[in-house]
Amino acid sequence: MIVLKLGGSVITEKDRPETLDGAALERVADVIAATRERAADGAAGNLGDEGLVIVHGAGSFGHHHANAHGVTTTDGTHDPTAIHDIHGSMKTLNTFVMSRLLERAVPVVPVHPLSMAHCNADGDLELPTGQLETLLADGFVPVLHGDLVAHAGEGTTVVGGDRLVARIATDLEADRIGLCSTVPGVLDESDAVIDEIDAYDDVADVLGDSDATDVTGGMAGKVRTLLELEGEASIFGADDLEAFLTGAQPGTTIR
Ligand SMILES: Nc1ncnc2c1ncn2[C@@H]1O[C@H](COP(=O)(O)OP(=O)(O)OP(=O)(O)O)[C@@H](O)[C@H]1O
Ligand SMILES: C=C(C)CCOP(=O)(O)O
Repeated sequence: MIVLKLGGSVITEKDRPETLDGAALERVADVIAATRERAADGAAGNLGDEGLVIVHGAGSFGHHHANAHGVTTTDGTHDPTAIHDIHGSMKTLNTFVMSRLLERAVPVVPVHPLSMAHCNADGDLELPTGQLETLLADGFVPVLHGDLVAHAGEGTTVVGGDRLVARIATDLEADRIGLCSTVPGVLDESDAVIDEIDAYDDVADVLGDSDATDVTGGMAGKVRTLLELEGEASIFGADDLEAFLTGAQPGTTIR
């Protein structure tokens, strides 16, 4: 089973509020659909009989609204209007992602974290996976997204797509985990892709926030979350999506 995150920085223009990068989303959808078709026809690659779960990020949709309402992964909101703005923007983006994949006959089904997950007062995430397993067993591709979740004592807080990826991959024992972002991997001080990371401190100096508005911590948050996984995960750019889906390990491997 593969868990793939489509970074918000890939599918939106992250520095322009609520702006889709339509061309990039179409390219990504083309690659996912074509890779599935070729694998189903028996071509080399490992996307054929395995399941695929997609999680997409927020880009200029959720991050913009979360920032405007002062909501983060730890500071929540009890304001229903803020919840509507933030979650609503993610449902809008999810509708775009769904429609581009449906147009290409990828059997996607939306799964909204606000309706299924919650955090306790310590911030521990409870995320049931029964519906994902049931959908996967019947050949569907569940599509989740970074979202708000009910959080004891905080109202609702942000749960990032990276955290959802890590949790789903662990609970469903994913074979492969990939984060497709706008950069070709984690970059060092000379902007060269770092092949492997196994300790945060080794790369802490080069890890930063996102260049755009982002309440979940940019690349630093991504690496920290993935290092907590037992298995390996890849961070790569959109040009390497096909390579990842057909079994390669492009970009940076976090282990
Ligand atoms: N060392 C680094 N290597 C690569 N990117 C870095 C580094 N440090 C900071 N960044 C920033 O991290 C960004 C990627 O993180 P970001 O959270 O924006 O990605 P995403 O997951 O695609 O987006 P979203 O959170 O909206 O889903 C890059 O665009 C870059 O601005
Ligand atoms: C800002 C919201 C609502 C979700 C953030 O998800 P991410 O873009 O995957 O970090």
